[in-house]
Amino acid sequence: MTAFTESASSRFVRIAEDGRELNIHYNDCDPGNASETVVMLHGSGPGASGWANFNRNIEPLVEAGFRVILLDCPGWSKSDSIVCTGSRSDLNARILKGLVDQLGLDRVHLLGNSMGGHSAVAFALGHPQRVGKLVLMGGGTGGASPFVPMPTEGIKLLNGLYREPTIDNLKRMMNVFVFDPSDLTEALFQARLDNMLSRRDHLDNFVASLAANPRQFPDFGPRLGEIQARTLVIWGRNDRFVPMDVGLRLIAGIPNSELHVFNNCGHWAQWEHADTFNRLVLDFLSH
Ligand SMILES: O=C(O)/C=C/C(=O)/C=C/C=C(\O)C(=O)O
Repeated sequence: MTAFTESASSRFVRIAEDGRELNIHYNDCDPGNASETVVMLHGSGPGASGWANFNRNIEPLVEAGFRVILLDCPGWSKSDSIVCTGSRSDLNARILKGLVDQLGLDRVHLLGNSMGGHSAVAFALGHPQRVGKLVLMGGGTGGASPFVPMPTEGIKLLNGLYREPTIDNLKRMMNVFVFDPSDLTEALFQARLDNMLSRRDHLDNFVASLAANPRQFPDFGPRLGEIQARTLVIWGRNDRFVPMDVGLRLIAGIPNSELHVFNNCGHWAQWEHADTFNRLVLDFLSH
């Protein structure tokens, strides 16, 4: 099977949101005969995109017969920019609903990273009949950690990078992002910096959104018991952005859930432990 590329799988869709038509970008890795679809939702870091977050995870799922869709949320990558003054998790869930409706997908599995996890939970709460299984990685509900000072050191660095998008601030953030920064290459830093600087409007609008509403990701804790979808929660024990106790809160709240913790792993389990992560997700989605 030929590997999908970002440019060959790149698509746009127009989705109505609060009186506007947003141009929303996504990548569609469709092997052509898939009976099930996984939508991957990226995190909220500057320069993030579906492709940047999940490029190590697409191929194994496609080879196993899944259609993989990577949604770029409004405010990231090639999607239109937006100032979000309410719940960003719910905004992303509305955009996801628009996308699956337009693609005619009745039911999808969701794999969300950090903000993407919060957004997957918002979608599952709003449209339970449209969700197959959930994979929540380093996110799934907002709210404070009872154990770790918040905002966490990672989120402080992330917000600082939005305000001052320099290579030094990017390296400072990425250094605590992963457990072992020696895996981060100059090429990765440069690609991420280019992504960030190509859309200054996204950076400015993220800062404006935070000023208007510092709680972009509401705490869905009290509603987690409503989620009926089977849920796999994945966390890095060394996550310095969204601490591991949030994962424990998720499995305490979601009835049909299980947790896998990677040791020696930061906020990017899907990248740092890609092979094991892919096997875990594939096994979970296939049985
Ligand atoms: O503040 C939160 O709860 C969520 C934070 C994130 O979503 C951070 C994610 C960062 C990335 O995944 C990235 O690639 O930058």
